[in-house]
Amino acid sequence: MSESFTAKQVSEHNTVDNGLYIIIDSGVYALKDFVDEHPGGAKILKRVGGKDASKQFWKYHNESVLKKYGPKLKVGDVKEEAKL
Ligand code: HEM
Repeated sequence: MSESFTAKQVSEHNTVDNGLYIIIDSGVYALKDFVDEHPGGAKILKRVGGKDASKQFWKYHNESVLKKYGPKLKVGDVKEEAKL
């Protein structure tokens, strides 16, 4: 599934109840069902809900994490003109 989102639309999914979307690079990931299994903890993910977390993501993970979990968690991309 690949939908197009504006950054504003992503920002509206900022809690577990509404999907907990985060942006990594230009991809949009829905972490609602992943928060409780995140090895780095749920709290840190909830803190970046609705936001661009690329900087934080690349600080703690490498490409292999995105390769493994991306297909399961990715729901779309941020529209070009909406990039922050
Ligand atoms: C698609 C989103 C994410 C996925 C699939 C994911 C997955 C993982 C995985 C598999 C690990 C275990 C360590 C490893 O295998 O490298 C981990 C650890 C961690 N993650 Fe994430 N993560 C995501 C987003 C984030 C974000 C946005 C943050 C910060 C805001 C974060 C912070 C951390 C931290 C602090 C650790 C622990 C690192 C350590 O113990 O050295 N993660 N994550």
